[in-house]
Amino acid sequence: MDLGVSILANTFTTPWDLQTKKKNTNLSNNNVPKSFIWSLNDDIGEPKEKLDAPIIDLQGFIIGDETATKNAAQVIKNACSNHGFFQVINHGIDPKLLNEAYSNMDQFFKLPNTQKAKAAKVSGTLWGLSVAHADRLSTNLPWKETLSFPYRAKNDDDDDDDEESVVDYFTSVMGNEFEPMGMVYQKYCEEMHKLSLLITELLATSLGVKRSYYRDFYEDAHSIMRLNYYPPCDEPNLVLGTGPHCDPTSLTVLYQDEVEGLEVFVNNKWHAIEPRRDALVINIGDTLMAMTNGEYKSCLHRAVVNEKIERKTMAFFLCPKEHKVVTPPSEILVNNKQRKYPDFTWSQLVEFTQKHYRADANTLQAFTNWIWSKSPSNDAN
Ligand SMILES: C=C1C[C@]23C[C@H]1CC[C@H]2[C@]1(C)CCC[C@@](C)(C(=O)O)[C@H]1[C@@H]3C(=O)O
Ligand SMILES: O=C(O)CCC(=O)C(=O)O
Ligand SMILES: [Fe+2]
Repeated sequence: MDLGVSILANTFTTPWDLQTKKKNTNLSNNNVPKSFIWSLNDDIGEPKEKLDAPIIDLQGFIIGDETATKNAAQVIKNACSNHGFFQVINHGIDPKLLNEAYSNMDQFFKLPNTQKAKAAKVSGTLWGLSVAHADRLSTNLPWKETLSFPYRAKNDDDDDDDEESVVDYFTSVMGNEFEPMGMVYQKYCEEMHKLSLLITELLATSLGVKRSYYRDFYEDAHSIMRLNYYPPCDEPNLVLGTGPHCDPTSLTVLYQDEVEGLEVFVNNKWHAIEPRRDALVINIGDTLMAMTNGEYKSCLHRAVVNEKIERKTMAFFLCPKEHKVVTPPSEILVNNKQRKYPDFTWSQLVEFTQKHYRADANTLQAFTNWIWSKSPSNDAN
C-alpha cells in the first residue's frame, strides 16, 4: 500500500517522519511512496551549471543615482527578457528580521504534528498548512510541507481589518501564544511588500513604462506568503521538493537558506541558483508577464531536495487585489500591438490553478486558451 501521507482528523504522518523513525531504529529505509516519485527524463541529482541570475545592488536605485539606475535597468531588462530571474543585494531589509523570520520557520515546522494540524489548509482556500499537497493531488506529490497565509497591504482606503492581517491569521488559527510569530511575519511581509513595489518601479523603468504604472497597480496588494520546508530524503533523485512550474503570481521574492535546491530551466537545461546570504532571489510570475505582454518572462523552475539536510525557503508572492483587471500599459503595446494574453483578474487565474490546472510550464497559455474558449469576445484584439 502506498504510504503516501495519511492525514487524519487532527494529525498526519509523512514519509519523512517514517524515514526519520526508521533511521532512529537503525532500520534501513529507502522506500519512497510511489505517489512522491517523479518519473522525469532528466537525472534530478546531476551536477548543475549555475544560472546567471544577475546581482542588482539596490542602493544606487534607492538613493536616486541615475547612472546606477540606468545600469540596473539594463541588467534587469536582459535577465527578464530571457528567464525572469535576478537577485537583489543592499535591499535595506534588516538582517535581524530576515533571521527571525527564518528561525520562526523551525519553531512552526518542528511543532508536534497534532499541533501543526491546527493550521491544516481549509479546502478551497490557499491558506494554511499543506503536507505534500496530499489534500488535492495523488501523484507527483512534492516532498515538502508548506504554510501559506495572506498579506493584505495597509491601505488608506481599506478598512482597518487589513492593519494586522498576518498577526490575526496566526492568532486565529494557532492561538494567542503565536502572536509573537505572527508579529515577525507581519513585519516581514510589510518589508517584502515595500521591496516588491520598489522593484516594480525598476521594472517599469527598464521597460520604458511610466515608473509608477505597476507600483500603483500593486499598492493595495493582496499577496501570498509561503513558507517552504523541505525535509531530507533517503532517495533525493526520485522526488522533487517543488515540481517544475511557473509562478502564476506577479513577482516572487524568495529568501533561500544556504542549502542549494532552486533550479531554473533555461536553454533546455536545469541551472542552479547558488544561495547567497545577502541576496534575495526575484522572479517574474505569469501575471506580471501578462502585464508586459510577454516581454518579460515567467520561467519554469523547481526545487530539488538532498539526502542529508533539510532546506527552508520563504516565498513572498506579490499579487494584485482579486478583481483588478490585469492588462499591459499602452507604452508596451505601441511597438507590438498583438496582445498575447487576454485581460483577466487575479481571482480568475487563482480559480484556474486551484480547480482546473496544476501550475506547470504552460499555465498562462492554458489559462489564456481557457478564457478565450469561454468568451471568444475577450480575444485580445
Ligand atoms: C495561485 C497559487 C498557486 C500556488 C499558490 C498560489 C501562488 C503560488 C503557486 C505555487 C506555490 C507555485 C509552485 C507550485 C504550486 C503548485 C505549489 O507548489 O504550491 C503552486 C501553488 C498551488 O497551485 O497551490
Ligand atoms: O523553495 C524554492 O526554492 C522555490 C519554491 C517555489 O518556486 C515556489 O514556492 O513557487
Ligand atoms: Fe515558484
